[in-house]
This record gives sequence, structure tokens and C-alpha cells, in this order.
Amino acid sequence: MTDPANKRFIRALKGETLTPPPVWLMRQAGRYLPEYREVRADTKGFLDLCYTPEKAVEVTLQPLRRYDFDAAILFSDILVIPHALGQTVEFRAGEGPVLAPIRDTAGLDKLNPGQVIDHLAPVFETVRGLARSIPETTALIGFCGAPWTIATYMVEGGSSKDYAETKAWAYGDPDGFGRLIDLVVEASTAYLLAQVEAGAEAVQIFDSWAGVLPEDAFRQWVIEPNRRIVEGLKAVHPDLPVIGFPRMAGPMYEAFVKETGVDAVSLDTTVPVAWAAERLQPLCTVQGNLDPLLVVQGGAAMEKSVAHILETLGKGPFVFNLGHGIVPQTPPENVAALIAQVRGQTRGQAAQ
Ligand SMILES: Cc1c2[nH]c(c1CCC(=O)O)Cc1[nH]c(c(CCC(=O)O)c1C)Cc1[nH]c(c(CCC(=O)O)c1C)Cc1[nH]c(c(C)c1CCC(=O)O)C2
Repeated sequence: MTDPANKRFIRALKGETLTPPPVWLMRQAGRYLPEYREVRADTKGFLDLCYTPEKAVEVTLQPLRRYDFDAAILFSDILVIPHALGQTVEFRAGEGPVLAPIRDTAGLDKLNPGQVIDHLAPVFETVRGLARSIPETTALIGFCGAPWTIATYMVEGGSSKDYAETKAWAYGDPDGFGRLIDLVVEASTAYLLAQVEAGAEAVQIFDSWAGVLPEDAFRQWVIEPNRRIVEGLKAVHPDLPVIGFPRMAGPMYEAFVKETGVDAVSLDTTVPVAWAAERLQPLCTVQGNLDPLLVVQGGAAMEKSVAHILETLGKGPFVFNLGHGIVPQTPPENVAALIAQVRGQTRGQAAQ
């Protein structure tokens, strides 16, 4: 593997302004690619795919064969942490994740934090395989879910509309809920450190449901746990670039950046790019934030939005990405057109 400091993605995370900006896409491996669906159809459960290094390496590499991305993201899922802690986690077709919910401290006592790293050994094997096989100029991103987001799945037992059970616990018994958050902070820090030991060159912490909390709770359950993970990582690897993603945090993005110590922040689709250029980019690298549904649409609508993002954020430290993951109905040729535009090979050469 080459020195990560020379890779364009890592240089941008460290504060360089690059034209054209480096680009990768959240969920760049996945169901929109027929070659992914083929591997998936051949694998019993989704978690089996995450825990079979040979297959996980293959599906991570698939989008790199089609598109010239500056980074690859480890193929796994944020819910391997509750699974590794001993919670029952299943992915049912058409239903998403289903977990046996934990709603009190008695439920926490049944978890086994001591087994997390052993349980996740296949993921580290995948990272080692990728470090050996990705192109020289491509950076390797490791990731985990942030504690609040992980807690919502652990407490609700799956995806949720209102997070009512998680909020009931957090508001009604903050000490007990804090124990759950502590468990996830510790497991996630150890998990990311092991990914870095195995060859990950940057990490992203996904706080997909950060935006549902009021200000005080956001500080307590989003900013503080993210800050503790960043601190734990930097204590061991001071130069490791860390990307935060407090999705839908609105104006709280600013406090998140100032208080967590992240090197970069991923913007969801709703963040106005001129606001981000003015308030966030002086503080750290920004990443984002094309609406994934515009990549489904393609054509002029996508081009216009891409050009606006490039013009507004391309003058500072920036990584082009989506505001959330690629959706399964995305035509792969629209991804090719998107990358060509970001690279300046078509109309809309805003970043040239
Ligand atoms: C909330 C969350 C999850 N997982 C993840 C998040 C945070 C980002 C976000 O907000 O989207 C993160 C994730 N999940 C996956 C990756 C792989 C790497 C990549 O981005 O290419 C990453 C980084 C693969 C996956 N994770 C999942 C799939 C699809 C499952 C399949 O192929 O059968 C993939 C490719 C499953 C998953 N995983 C999760 C849900 C809710 C689901 C079901 C919904 C769905 O099917 O999209 C939890």
C-alpha cells in the first residue's frame, strides 16, 4: 500500500483544496449494481455477507471496477456492533433490520462487551484483504455507527418513525441510558482502532438519526459520544482523519464540528451549501451533499445540482459525495455521468 498522505482523498480530509475534488459515494456498493445482487443472491443472510471476507472484499471492489472513486468504504453494516455485543440481529427481506429490543439496564447486563473484537475478526480480515487489493491511489475508509443511532436500533428493535422508546429511556433514566451509550462508545472505539490496525486509512462515524433530538439531548447523546470516540482514536492515531455525519442536524452541525474534533463533516442533503461554505468549511473539510434521488433522476436536474455544489464548496477543502446513501433504484449509468461531471469531463465544468 502507498503512503496514505499522498492519496487525494486523505489530502482533502487534511485540509487541502483540490480541483477537481475527490469523490466517493455513500453505499457505493449495494443493490443498484447487478453484480452486487448476484453475490447477495448467493449468500444466505446479509450478515453472512458482512462476515465472509472473500465476498465482502469482492462487493467493496465492485464499484471501483466501474467508477473512478478516490475512496472505497469497507463493506459491512453499522449493526454488527449490537450483534457483536450479543444482541439478536436479523435482516429480513423487505423489512430491514430486526433486533430483540433492549429497554432497560437488566437488558444491558445480558450483553457481553468482552467478545466484541473476537466476534468481528472477519471484518478485520476483510479490511486486510482490501488493503492488499485496492488501487494505489484509492483510500480505504473504515466506519461504524454513532452511539445514538446504534442505540435507536438496539432499543426500538429496528428502524423507527418516532424513536419514542429510545427517547423515553434517554429522558426518563439518563443514567441507565448513558450506560448503553458508554457500552457503544467503548465497543465502537475498539472496533475502529482494530479497523485502522488492519489497514483503514480514514474512518466515518454514521449518526444517521442525529437530527431527531432537541438541543440539550443532541449535545448529550450526539456531540459528547462522537467526541469521546474521536478522542479515543486520536489518542492512539493522532493523524487518523475522522469524518462525522450528524445527519439532519441542521444548525447544530456547527456545534458538532466545533466540539467533536472531527477532521471532516458529511453534509446531508438539506444543508444549504452556501451556509456550509461560510460556517463549516473554515473549521474543517466538508463532504456532500447531492440528493441521492437526483442520481435516480439523472440528466439536467442532477447536473444543475452538481454544478451548484461544486461551485459553492469546491473553493475550499471538499470531498464530493451524496447527502445519504445511493438508493437501489439508481441507474448505474447515472453514477457514471455524475462522476464524469465531478471530474470535469462533461458540461457543468464548474470546478475547473
Ligand atoms: C442506518 C444504517 C444502516 N447501515 C448503515 C447505516 C448508516 C448510513 C445510513 O444512514 O444509511 C451503513 C452501511 N450499510 C452498508 C454500508 C456498506 C458500505 C457502503 O456504503 O457501500 C454502510 C456504510 C451496507 C448495507 N446495509 C444494508 C444493505 C442492504 C441489504 C441487502 O443487500 O440485503 C447494504 C448494502 C442493510 C441495512 N442496514 C441498515 C438498514 C436500516 C438496512 C436496511 C435497509 C436497506 O436495505 O437499505 C442500517
